[in-house]
Amino acid sequence: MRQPDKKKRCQTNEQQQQLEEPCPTGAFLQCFELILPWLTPQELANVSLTSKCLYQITQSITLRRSSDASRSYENLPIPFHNTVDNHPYAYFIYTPSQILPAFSSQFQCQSWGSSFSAGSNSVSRLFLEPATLVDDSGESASGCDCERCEDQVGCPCIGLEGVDVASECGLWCGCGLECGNRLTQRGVSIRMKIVRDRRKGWGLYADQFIEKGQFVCEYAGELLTTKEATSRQKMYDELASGGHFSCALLVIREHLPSGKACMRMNIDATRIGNVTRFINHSCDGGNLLTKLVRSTGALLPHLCFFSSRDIKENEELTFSYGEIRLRDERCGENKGMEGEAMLRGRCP
Ligand SMILES: C[S@@+](CC[C@H](N)C(=O)[O-])C[C@H]1O[C@@H](n2cnc3c(N)ncnc32)[C@H](O)[C@@H]1O
Repeated sequence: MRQPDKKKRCQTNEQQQQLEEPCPTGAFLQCFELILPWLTPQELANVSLTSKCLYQITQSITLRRSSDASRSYENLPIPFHNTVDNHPYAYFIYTPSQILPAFSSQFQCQSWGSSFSAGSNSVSRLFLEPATLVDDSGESASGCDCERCEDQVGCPCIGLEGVDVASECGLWCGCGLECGNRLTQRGVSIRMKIVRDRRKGWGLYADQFIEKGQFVCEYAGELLTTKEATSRQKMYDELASGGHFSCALLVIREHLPSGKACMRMNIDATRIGNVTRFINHSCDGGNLLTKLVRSTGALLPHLCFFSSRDIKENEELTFSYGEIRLRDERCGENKGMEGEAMLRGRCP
């Protein structure tokens, strides 16, 4: 039988010793609990090898991460479920609403899985409204002063822009977040889960029955200029050619009422996004539809998902990515919703 060489034996003893060191308590433990949640999965895995105690702490962080992808930014936890391989969760930076690049550069990392942070991430969604319209005098466009915005006749913020773009009360309206005409501003109010599939990777699933027409979630991520989106797409294409990379860069074109011009929005949820970044493509249109929703006074609309039919509990939530380059590979023939929304597939 081969004997391990002396050097190897020494290293093994040293590692053994580290693994058996007593666990820190009190302030030390608190320090670890505060610092470790900032680490990436790879960094966390490296730390977990250094001592038995750190292994235990990293395990509990992993458990907390997999129990809520939203890091308490949403009203309900959105857990990961994986029975096909050993990925406990997907790593990305969470934002409950779209953000401008000026803010996204501040998000280099985010604490996730701390035992101290539960619930403390709840932020006012109104606060996240990125850019507002101003009138000729440079003042912010004013909102409504309704007593009951649900009243379809009375509130000027309802249905301002016809059927293509829905409108809601905005930052300068007198009503609060509980107003019935702020449906998409309160975040996730439907139970969902993120389930791993061997072929598609992660996917978003309903964890309750969803009635036709219900608001599901906003597509949140970084708002990019077309130049930046084109450059990122090129980078994602290169990364994807190496395999095992999925991007979530969505391009939306809003046709202006004149029909002569169109506004293009690029939302990238690849690095910073919310749970909608897990919605997979469906060749038959899926069970979700997209709608642009603009708050009164806001410059840019938000892209929101609504259920296009009744959805059963445990059903996967999908929509048509539209004009995707891998359409032929996934769907056979062209069944995309040409030009309405485009989410590049595996960025080939
Ligand atoms: C926005 S992400 C969706 C979440 C992704 N499955 C993940 O694991 O992060 C888009 C990527 O998911 C995969 N995908 C989406 N729909 C698919 C489908 N119908 N079949 C296979 N893969 C799909 C592709 O890799 C695509 O680039």
